[in-house]
Amino acid sequence: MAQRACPVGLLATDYYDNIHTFIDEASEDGHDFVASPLAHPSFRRFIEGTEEIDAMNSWRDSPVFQRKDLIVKSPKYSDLLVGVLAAWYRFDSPDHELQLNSELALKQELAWASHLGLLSVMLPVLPEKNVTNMARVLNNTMASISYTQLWIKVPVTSKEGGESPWKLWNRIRTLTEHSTKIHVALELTKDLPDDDELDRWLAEPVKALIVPHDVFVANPKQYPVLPKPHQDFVKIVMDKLRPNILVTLPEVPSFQNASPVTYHEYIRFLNRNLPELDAVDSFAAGYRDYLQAPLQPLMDNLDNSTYETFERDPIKYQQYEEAVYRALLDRDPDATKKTVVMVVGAGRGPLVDCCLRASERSKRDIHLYALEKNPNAFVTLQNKKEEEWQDKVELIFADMRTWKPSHQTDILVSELLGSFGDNELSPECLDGAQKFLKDDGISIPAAYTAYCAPLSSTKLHNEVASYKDLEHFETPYVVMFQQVCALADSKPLWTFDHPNPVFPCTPEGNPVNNLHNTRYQQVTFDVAKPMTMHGLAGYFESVLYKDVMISIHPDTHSPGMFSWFPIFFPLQSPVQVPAGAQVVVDFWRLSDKKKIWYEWAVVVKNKNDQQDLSITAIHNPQGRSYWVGL
Ligand SMILES: C[S@@+](CC[C@H](N)C(=O)[O-])C[C@H]1O[C@@H](n2cnc3c(N)ncnc32)[C@H](O)[C@@H]1O
Repeated sequence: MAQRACPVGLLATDYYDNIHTFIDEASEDGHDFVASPLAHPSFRRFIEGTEEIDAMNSWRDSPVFQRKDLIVKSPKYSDLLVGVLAAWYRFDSPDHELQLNSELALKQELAWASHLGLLSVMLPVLPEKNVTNMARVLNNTMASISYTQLWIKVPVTSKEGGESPWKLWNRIRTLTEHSTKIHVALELTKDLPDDDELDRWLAEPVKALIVPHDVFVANPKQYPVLPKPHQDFVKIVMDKLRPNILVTLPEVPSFQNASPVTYHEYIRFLNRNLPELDAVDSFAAGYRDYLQAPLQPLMDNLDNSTYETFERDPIKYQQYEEAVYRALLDRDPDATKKTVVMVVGAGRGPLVDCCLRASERSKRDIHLYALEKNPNAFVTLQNKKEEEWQDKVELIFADMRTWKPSHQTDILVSELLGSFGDNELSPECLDGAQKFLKDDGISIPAAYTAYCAPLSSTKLHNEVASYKDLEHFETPYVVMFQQVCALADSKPLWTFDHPNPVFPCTPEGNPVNNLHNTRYQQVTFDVAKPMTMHGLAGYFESVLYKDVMISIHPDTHSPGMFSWFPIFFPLQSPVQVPAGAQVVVDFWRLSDKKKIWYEWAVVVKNKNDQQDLSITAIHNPQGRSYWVGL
């Protein structure tokens, strides 16, 4: 559970003469950090013109804090401190002086925070409508800050008649080019918006969740607790985003047993009581939002640790065993013959074990072959034959596309699936292998379908952008999604069936070319809420045999199966999708003699008049950035 703990901090809402005492007390009470204003309100005197004009000019020319202007005067405790910037900044003010002074003072405060080595500062100001000048100021000021990160305080609900806070934030992040230095400090309010509106924040860089004292209510014993909807949202955010939780205290205790300790103990209680990690979550803990290049098991040879990792999946092999078991019963209902079973791409042998167990369980006699092209995995297969299988299994070292069998098989078992189904070239490999399947033979899997959904994720976008090149924006990644939000439910793109009924063959039974394995599909998604789209999520669903399935599609995910994470196809430039718009996705699977690759493009349309609102380039034309070798 330790890795799921969120730091809990206290917001100093007053201006303390001795902030160090406040921090000491907060730490003694069990808080992990304190957020405190850096500057004293007296710092405002320049801005309000109460100082001589000369003094103001000299401040503007060389901004130096005087001791009396500062709450945080030294770097002592800077590891426990989040600096809160002045609340009087008005970057959108029609008063040019105030606008200008806000910018200069922000620069001064940020420079001080950076000098102190603060990890984070919070800007408690969000203009009600016009955020454009604020964004320019942030571009200008954050450029020179190398270490300190900025949190912008954003409430979850808008003021009466005001703009949606998410829209304001979305504008700021777009205007600041999705800066990785700017994050959200999301402030809970007494009323919460609907779930869709809240879910959007799960795709945003929420570094802090502010829980003000006035959203707490008293439980029967007069301790502070959160109302149920707030509790649920806090738990989801804790689970998915692991933010810093920042509690504000009332000036006078609101309930009999409300004290700094009882507030943070309650927050920690919620944190401790997150749902237990299931098998998938525990396995995925280290992989959340971590971009991995998809495997190329055809072109490359997988290493031992890769086999070892996916072999830990209990569900995949259980489903395969069930599929082979049912196929054996159907193939030989009276248990009168010997069924030939061939595992192609046997790896280190777990599917061979599945077939042996299925044979034993069904009491059906089998003649079992195991074929593999990875010379290193083949050594493990030989060890297993020597030590366990002996004459129950015949081993073949070959590439299934070119091996010439002496006789054909009843059941062909393979697992060559990637997160998008066909992206590890299962179709191409099985085209070659199906010549050793009898005309009425059974392929396990029988089919697999690729799905996609438009996805919002600032985190994933920033991860890809950090490479600073086009190639990475035209590459799909296998990734365990965490800070993401889908704009709509996923839709199927295409299916591959095995055995493949028809394709032009050479006299040796090999495909003449690979054109039958190319695909093109256009899918349209209706989007209810305004969102920023950063890419596409990809999933697969596979029919192993009849109703025995494996799936990583969110709606049908095989419970407990962790062999595959979803796949993410990024967009080079995020696109804005207004409420009620349509996202039209064009996806291609293309091929030449040496490789296959995907191309993808997005058009956002106005649903009513079908006008184009934005269009991306076609990503990865001709497989220039990413391809899978045949
Ligand atoms: C994803 S692994 C699955 C291994 C094993 N069947 C399992 O489920 O644990 C795919 C295996 O197929 C092998 N493979 C891929 N293409 C092949 C080909 N054309 N001929 C033979 N083996 C192939 C790879 O080397 C790898 O061992």
